[in-house]
Parts: sequence; structure tokens; C-alpha cells
Amino acid sequence: MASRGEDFLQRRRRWSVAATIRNFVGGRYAEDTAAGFDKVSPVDGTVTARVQEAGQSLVDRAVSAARKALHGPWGDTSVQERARLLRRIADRIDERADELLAAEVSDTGKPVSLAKELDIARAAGNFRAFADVVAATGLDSYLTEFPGGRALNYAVRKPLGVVAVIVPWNLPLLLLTWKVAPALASGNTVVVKPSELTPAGATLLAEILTEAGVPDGVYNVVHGFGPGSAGEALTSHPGVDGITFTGESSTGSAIMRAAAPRVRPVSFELGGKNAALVFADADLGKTVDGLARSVFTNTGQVCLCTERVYVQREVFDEVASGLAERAAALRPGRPEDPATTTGPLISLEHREKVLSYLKLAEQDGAKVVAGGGIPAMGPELDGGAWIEPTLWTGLDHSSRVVREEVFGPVAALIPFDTEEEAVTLANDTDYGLAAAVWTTNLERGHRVAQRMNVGMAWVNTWFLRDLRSPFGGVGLSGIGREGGTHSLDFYTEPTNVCVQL
Ligand SMILES: NC(=O)C1=CN([C@@H]2O[C@H](COP(=O)(O)OP(=O)(O)OC[C@H]3O[C@@H](n4cnc5c(N)ncnc54)[C@H](O)[C@@H]3O)[C@@H](O)[C@H]2O)C=CC1
Ligand SMILES: O=C(O)/C=C/C=C(\O)C(=O)O
Repeated sequence: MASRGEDFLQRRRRWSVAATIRNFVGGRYAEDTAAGFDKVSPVDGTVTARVQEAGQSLVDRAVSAARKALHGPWGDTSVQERARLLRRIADRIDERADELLAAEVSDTGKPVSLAKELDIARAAGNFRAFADVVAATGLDSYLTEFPGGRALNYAVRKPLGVVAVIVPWNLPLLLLTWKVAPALASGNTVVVKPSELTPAGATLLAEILTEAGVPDGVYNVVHGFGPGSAGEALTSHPGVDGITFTGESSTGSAIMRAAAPRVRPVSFELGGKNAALVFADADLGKTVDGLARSVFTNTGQVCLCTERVYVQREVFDEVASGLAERAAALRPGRPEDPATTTGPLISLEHREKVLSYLKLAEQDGAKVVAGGGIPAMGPELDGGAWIEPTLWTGLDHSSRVVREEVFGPVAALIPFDTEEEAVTLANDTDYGLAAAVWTTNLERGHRVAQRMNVGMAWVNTWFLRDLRSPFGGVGLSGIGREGGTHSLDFYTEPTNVCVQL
């Protein structure tokens, strides 16, 4: 085992990320592993770190450490103690926000301004929100009357146990803490497998949790890939009691198969092909602002991003040209440059996927009204995964571009005539994560939002979050809900006690 002190010192260098990113097991960095892989910057294609890949034996050790911690003093902590601990973690995140920011930016290449406002703020916010939720939430109790007697029924929550947390690369710290905070609030221990593309933040969080007083073995990190690597070893591990996952729908299916033999609970937040519905009565200025945010935020790499924009015919041209202007105004560049308003895609491999849809759109007869290719970034940045924000009109609803999740800064704009037609088009998808309705007619806003076959529908806004609300999707977009007490429902098992009086 490497000493904890050495690593802390190494990692305290502001704005730089340690050259070696290691696994964290039982409260310590694990010894060097035989296998490893490079972390490549999406900004310029340079190698920024070497990541130690966990094999089966290290995953075994991580799960054992988590099990041992569950049966140690952590298992006896009260809800109030855990709520206090979560608040200390949030405070420590604030104190080390610059280092987390450096890790997030190095992981993803996203603009510093975005990472600061969205990801780092939410990391602390997630711990505070679940401290509040767990402290305030009780369970049902009933006085049960029956002929000749009465009984008291009440339920107590117990932690699920050892939870595997598998997260993707698009909002790595936000999504990790969104799962780790309620898992710890509920008294579980976790083994985290961050995306192989974004390993730094989860590792730094291990130090922060340890400093805040999280006992050894409660939070473990194993690095690696999915199939044949740490991801598969973890999700198929018999010592894991539940799996929470965010990522692609097909990965969700693979994880479900891994969970099936022992019938373990899963919570899945998967992909989306989210629609925006713009009615002619919408405030078009605000709508185009909102649409631009919903299509282009994080270079379109948020599961909630809009990729289908249905616009009532009489305002179609105005909305299309307004949104195209917004696309053209986005400034790609280095994350730390204050003028930068958009980052690269996560990797050259992901850019290949997005480019394949750009090509397909043209083959399917799309008119490209913005972007459509790779921007010239200059010799320093041309090795990065840059892509132009892209908008299409003229695509048929049957095109794969309109039906499949692209996960980039792209959208197809499609006209409609009636509310009924808009609702039918928006719901004509295998996914069902999010939708946004843009109208000044609030009656219509409520009506249409409620008819959306999704987990989350916004009216005149997008990605406005209350962390107590249910978050998740239907169809290919997921199983279950997280957020507020919905998270506690996943991360705990209630035991009902019935006492005859
Ligand atoms: N929230 C969303 O909707 C997201 C969607 N995507 C989409 O998924 C595509 C692929 O991106 P990936 O990063 O490869 O997403 P992914 O779903 O394959 O990976 C997400 C996480 O799951 C792990 N994983 C993959 N296969 C696994 C397996 N069989 N068992 C256990 N863990 C496994 C990965 O290592 C990573 O930590 C992207 O091009 C994008 O379109 C990616 C990230 C998030
Ligand atoms: O919890 C949130 O506010 C955001 C979640 C976003 C995703 O799940 C995603 O992009 O995968």
C-alpha cells in the first residue's frame, strides 16, 4: 500500500492533476497495478496521466473492504451523524473546489466557467441536499385495527449494503456525487467505477471524503473499462448488493444481465432523444435562448439535451435562424480562456460517432443550417475532439438521426401544425427521458407536459433542477427514479415490524 500522506502532497498542486491516477481501496491508494492506460486530453490530444487499471483481484479487495466497513462502526452510525458527515464533505468540497475544478476540466476539457457553475457547485449541493433529505425523512406507520385487537405496523430503513456505482464521462463529478451522497446518507458503502475517460475527479473525491471523516472502506474507487475489466468485474461480483448506473442504454442491458443471477436491484439513468416543442405563442427570444442552452450545453453531452426540436410552422423559420445564430456565436477554445463558451467532445472516438451522424444526416437529405463538420482550431488544438455545433432541417422523422441518441451539440428541427401532431411526434421514440415545452399559454404548457411520455418535462425552461424531485426516465431511458426520497427508496431496504398490542 502507498502511504496516504505522500499522495495527498502530490495532489495538492493547484490546477494540475497527478500524472498517475490510482485505485483507492480500504481508505488508501492501492499499490501499482500491472495494467494501466493513458488519459488523453480531449482538448489537444496530449496524454495527461496514466491510470492504474484494477483487475479482478483488486475489485475483490474493494468489495471486501466495503463489506468490512459495513460491519464496522459505520454500520452503527445514526442518521444525524451521517447527515453531519455529508455537510462536512460539502464544506471540504468547497474548500478544495479549485482542485476538483482542475480535475474535472482535465478529465473532460469543458470550459472552466461551466465546470465551476454546474459540476463543482452540484458536487457540494448533492451532499447538502441529501443531508437534508435523510434527516427529514421518516417511514410509514399504521395503527392496524382488526376484530378483537389492534397492532402497530412501522417500518425501519436498512442500507442496501455494498453498492456498485458506475458513472459516465459527461458530468463525472456531478453524477458520481448524485449517487454517492444518498448512498452514504443511507448507511451504505460504495465501490465506484468512474468512466475510463474521466478518472481524476472520483479519485480526488476519495481524499476529500477521507479528510471529512468517512471511515476506511466506505468509499472505494476502481479504475478501468467496462467489459473484461473493472466494470464487468464489479457489476458481476457476488458481494455487490445493488447497482446504480448512468450511461448508455445498451450498457444498462449488459449490467442488467450481470445483476440478474443474484436478482440484485438496479437503478438506471440511461440515454435520451429528448424533444423540445415550440408553439407559435412562445416568447421567441426566451425560447431561442433556452433552446440554445438545451442543445449545446456541455457540447450536447448531457443526457437531458434536446436533439429534436419541433416548431409550429408559422414560427419555424424564425426559430431556425435564431438558433443557427446562437450556434455560430459559440466560441470553442481552451477551457481556461474566459472567452471560451464551448468545449470539445470527450474523445476522438466519440467524435467519430457524432461525425457518422453528420454524414448520415446529409445522406438522408438534411439541409445543414449550422455547423456540419470539424472546426479549424489551429495547430495547438487540432488534435482535440472538436466539432461544430450543428443544426439540420428537412429530415424525415424516420431518419436514424432523428431516432438515435447522438450525444453531441446537434439537433434536427422539424415543423408541426397542431398540438396533437406535436405530442405524437415527440412521443414517437423508444426513449423517454426529458422534454421541454415552450409556450406562453400555461394551460397548454401543463397539458402538453403531462402528455409527454418521459420522466421529466419542463415548461419554458430546461435543466432547472430541484434535487428533491424524481429524476429518471421511461422506456430505453432507464429504470427507477433518484432524487430526494426516491433515492432513499433505492439505497435502503425497509423492514416492516408488526407488533400486536
Ligand atoms: N447519460 C447518458 O445518456 C450517456 C450516454 N452516453 C452515450 O454512450 C456512448 C458510449 O459512451 P460510454 O462512455 O462508452 O458509455 P457507457 O455507457 O459504455 O459507459 C458508462 C460507464 O459504464 C461502464 N461500462 C461500460 N460497459 C460496462 C459493462 N459491461 N459493465 C459494467 N460497466 C460498464 C464504463 O466503463 C463507464 O464507466 C456515448 O457515445 C454516448 O452516446 C455516454 C455517457 C452518458
Ligand atoms: O442530475 C442531474 O441534474 C443531471 C443529470 C444528467 C445526467 O444524468 C446525464 O447527463 O447523464
